Amino acid sequence: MSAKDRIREVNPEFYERYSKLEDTDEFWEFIVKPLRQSIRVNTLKAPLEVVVERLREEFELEPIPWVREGFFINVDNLAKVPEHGLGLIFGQEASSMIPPVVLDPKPGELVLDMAAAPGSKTGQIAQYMENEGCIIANDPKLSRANVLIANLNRMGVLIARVTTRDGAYFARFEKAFDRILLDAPCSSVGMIRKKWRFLEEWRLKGVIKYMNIQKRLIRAAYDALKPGGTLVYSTCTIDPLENEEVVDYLLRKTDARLEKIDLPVKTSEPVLEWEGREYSPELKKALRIHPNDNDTEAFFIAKITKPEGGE
Ligand SMILES: C[S@@+](CC[C@H](N)C(=O)[O-])C[C@H]1O[C@@H](n2cnc3c(N)ncnc32)[C@H](O)[C@@H]1O
Repeated sequence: MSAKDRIREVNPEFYERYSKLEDTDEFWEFIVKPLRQSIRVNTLKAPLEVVVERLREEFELEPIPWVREGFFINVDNLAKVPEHGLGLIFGQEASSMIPPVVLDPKPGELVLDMAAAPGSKTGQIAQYMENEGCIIANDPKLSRANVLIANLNRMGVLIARVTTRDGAYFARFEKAFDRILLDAPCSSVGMIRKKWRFLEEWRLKGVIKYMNIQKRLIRAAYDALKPGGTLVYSTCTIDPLENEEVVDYLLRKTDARLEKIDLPVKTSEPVLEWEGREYSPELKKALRIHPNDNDTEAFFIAKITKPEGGE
């Protein structure tokens, strides 16, 4: 049975909705195909070249084109690799390394990671900040915040303060943060490649629930952003209501601007019309990544800036 037929059988509503985005055999195959293992080398603990040289004695590493520290690796169980336990490498999906690259944080800055657990992106942000400055790593789910703390410890992150608030809480710190990552809770279509249940459990009402949370969080993130600062909005899903709709909402409600993202990554066209809604042509600057574009998880990434002297 083809991937398309399996998907149609398991969740016909899912098939109906996303065949309006793309309906190639390749698209459906990569929605369900198991993911390649990838790692990020943690340069907070050792130089990149040293770790890569050591790993190459045992494994094949294929560089990920859009992140210097990222590699695909031929390993079945990362937990058995000593470098993993030591925090020298971190298992992180290749497309999920893009948002921190786009955020481009600098040493000494104040950064908010609004939905941070389990912390793969917080670790990457700390790496780019060279452990100088401060990251507020927030996640309201206590069990996930515990994993976040454990991961930050293992990665040797010294500049994070972990908080467990609803992300909207940070709106009160008006214009406080140099950079903010909102890697939003979402319907996780991109994660079907890891967990089949995301396909079985997908419902449109879940998409709408997430969209409302995302709009609330992106508005709060923008309030907390300094004029001249950068906000990156990302999800690992393909639904336009959780992606273009949310960013379009921010563009309509505030003076936010979108910046072009220039990375060596294949993308699909952002959606500018969906179910009778029209979105700003500015959204062409966002990255919409379908799983078949680069054989990764699906991702959506928008780089938003607040003008100097902005609201
Ligand atoms: C996509 S995951 C984040 C992944 C993380 N950034 C990483 O790279 O490891 C989304 C997170 O949002 C958190 N979350 C859910 N509701 C939230 C809210 N109201 N405010 C902030 N975070 C929330 C979830 O607990 C979940 O850990």
